[in-house]
Amino acid sequence: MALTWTHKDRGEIRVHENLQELSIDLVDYIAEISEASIKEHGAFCIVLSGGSLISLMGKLIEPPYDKIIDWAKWYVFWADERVVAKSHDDSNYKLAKDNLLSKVFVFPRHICSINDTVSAEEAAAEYEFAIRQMVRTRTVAASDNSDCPKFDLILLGMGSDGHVASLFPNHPALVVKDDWVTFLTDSPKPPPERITFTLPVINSAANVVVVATGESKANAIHLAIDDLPKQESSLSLPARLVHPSNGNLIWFMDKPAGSKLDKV
Ligand SMILES: O=C1O[C@H](COP(=O)(O)O)[C@@H](O)[C@H](O)[C@H]1O
Repeated sequence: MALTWTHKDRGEIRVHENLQELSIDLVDYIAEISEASIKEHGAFCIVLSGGSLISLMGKLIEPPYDKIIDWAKWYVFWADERVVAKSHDDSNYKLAKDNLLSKVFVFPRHICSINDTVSAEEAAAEYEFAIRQMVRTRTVAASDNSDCPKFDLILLGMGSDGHVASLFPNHPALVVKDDWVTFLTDSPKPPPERITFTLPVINSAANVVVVATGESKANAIHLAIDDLPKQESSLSLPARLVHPSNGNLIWFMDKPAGSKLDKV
């Protein structure tokens, strides 16, 4: 059984016995937010990440989820993307397409991916423009308290350095406030060219989930969640800056990733 508690300002924390249990809890949660969002405004705007997250979502293509989810109402976005061809193994789009989107009934026109034929800077600008259009037509909700979209659910992975989306420790992209999407040409983790949602967009979502598994993430999880001495800068740990201003934050992890949490 998962160990679950709510931290006074870091959201809800769920430490699972194993990956199987985590994966079931994660897809149950996605199905629940999908249903609630569709009931509330007729669509589900979900933001994916790359990495290990996608395999943990694998049960979505199995019964009962494949049948109970109203896939035709899904609109799919990415929190970050590597600026490579969509057929490239580094592409977050390809990862989601091969393992999830090609196996369910999401309309291709509801999938909002980047233009992979232009520079990182142009891809970021085009992606932001496309999302602005969708906010204008109210496919994506607008935030009540910021000039940002309010996605129904943003799913983030976390690297062992504490990066989320393509927001890396001490990188200038972390402090971008005026753009929804920014770009990098010097990502510390390859490939170097990427686009990413900025923190204001992540923190304007209705629901944000951070998923982390494995012992290599235990220290970053501790630094992201536990109470720390004031002098420790959160710029060195992007995951600590995930703090939805008017939404829910849930951390899904397995035991090894949660092993350094004060409470564990
Ligand atoms: O490079 C990236 O890494 C993170 C974390 O990946 P993981 O395999 O350690 O879970 C991922 O969330 C992000 O989307 C991706 O571009």
